[in-house]
Amino acid sequence: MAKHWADFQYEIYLNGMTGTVPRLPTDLTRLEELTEQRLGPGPVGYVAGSAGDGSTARANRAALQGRRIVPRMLRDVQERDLSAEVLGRALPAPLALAPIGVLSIMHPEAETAAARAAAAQEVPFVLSSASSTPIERVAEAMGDAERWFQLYWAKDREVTRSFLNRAKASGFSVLVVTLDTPLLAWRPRDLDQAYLPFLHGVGTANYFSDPAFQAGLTKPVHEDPNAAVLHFVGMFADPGKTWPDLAFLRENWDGPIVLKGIVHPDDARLAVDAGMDGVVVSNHGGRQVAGSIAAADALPRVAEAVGDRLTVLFDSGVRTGDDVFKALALGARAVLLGRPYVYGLALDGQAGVEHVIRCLLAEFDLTLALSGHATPGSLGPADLVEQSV
Ligand SMILES: Cc1cc2nc3c(=O)[nH]c(=O)nc-3n(C[C@H](O)[C@H](O)[C@H](O)COP(=O)(O)O)c2cc1C
Ligand SMILES: O=C(O)C(=O)c1ccccc1
Repeated sequence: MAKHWADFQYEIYLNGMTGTVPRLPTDLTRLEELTEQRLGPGPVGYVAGSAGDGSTARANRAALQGRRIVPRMLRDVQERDLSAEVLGRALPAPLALAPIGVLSIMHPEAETAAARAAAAQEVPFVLSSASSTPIERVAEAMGDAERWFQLYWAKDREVTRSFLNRAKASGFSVLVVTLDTPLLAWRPRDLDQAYLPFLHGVGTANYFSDPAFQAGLTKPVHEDPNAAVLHFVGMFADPGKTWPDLAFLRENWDGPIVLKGIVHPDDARLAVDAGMDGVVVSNHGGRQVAGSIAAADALPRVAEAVGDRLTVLFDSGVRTGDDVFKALALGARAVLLGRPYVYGLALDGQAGVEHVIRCLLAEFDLTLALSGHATPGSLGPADLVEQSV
């Protein structure tokens, strides 16, 4: 049975009859400012900050806002079904939570709370390699709910192999390989605070708990944590990797593999050649290449280049239900939600993340209906016009 996401709207009004209003705003674009007031400058700068002067993050928003929906009338939108088949999985909506590292700087329950929220709402949770909670503990918190694993592809092959095995053993079904972060970009908000969570041993849980990682240390982590941090910094990413290296991942992962951070159509074609199953069109929320193409501008070109050969997912700048509509109309099969869920977590733990998911999907459901669509499958470029804002 299709989930009725828009019922959340009615539920909120009904609660109002007993004087209850939502604990967090229902306009999700307001969450960033509230989080800025709540968290310390280090953590909030880390989440809200971007590369360079922040222009790429702004461009992500502008590219979505510059496309406007052209609603159609009298098309029977009474019974709607938001479900989507994504990478062979039947999802109740075209949405997953994006991989976000170091969530313990946002809330003490960190990834566990976010993963529980995703499970409760039946939205896949993509766990970051750089999580503050180990793979196995996140899996325990999720029961048999849909979970995907994001790989930061380490220099050390054995660590990568071990991560893949741990993720498989813990029931993670899809591998999301992030390619746009072989180095951390110039991020002034973090630099000005001299704030990098990993140097304080936050976001290293999967590494410090890993036998292959531990094998590279001369002393156990607890005896020499600084040496462990330095070892992590040296092997965390590998700027020397090239396309043929993907064969190693293909050999060591049985399920779907998705490359995250693709914005050039030729790279999407190379992903097809490498036997990949999907791409995430993303510029990492504007946190990596300052001045890069906005993710929503890259999306139609990538979608056109790959046709049906790859599953195209999208993130970077999604804040509202109409953003989800626009991303799907531009060629995405589903979207990943980034910062807004982290703000929900920071402000109200698991309940905050559930609030964010429910608001986003209720608004998307209503946008779909009011624009004349009963399913996401009927969206296409003809539902949008380009218009400067
Ligand atoms: C605080 C923070 C940490 C992130 N950590 C990761 C990560 O560990 N792995 C990854 O692939 N992407 C990471 N991302 C990028 C997100 O997966 C996603 O691409 C981005 O948040 C989308 O942009 P938006 O949040 O502006 O919508 C991170 C983003 C933020 C804001
Ligand atoms: O901060 C990020 O954007 C990010 O992707 C990251 C990089 C290294 C570790 C954790 C997250």
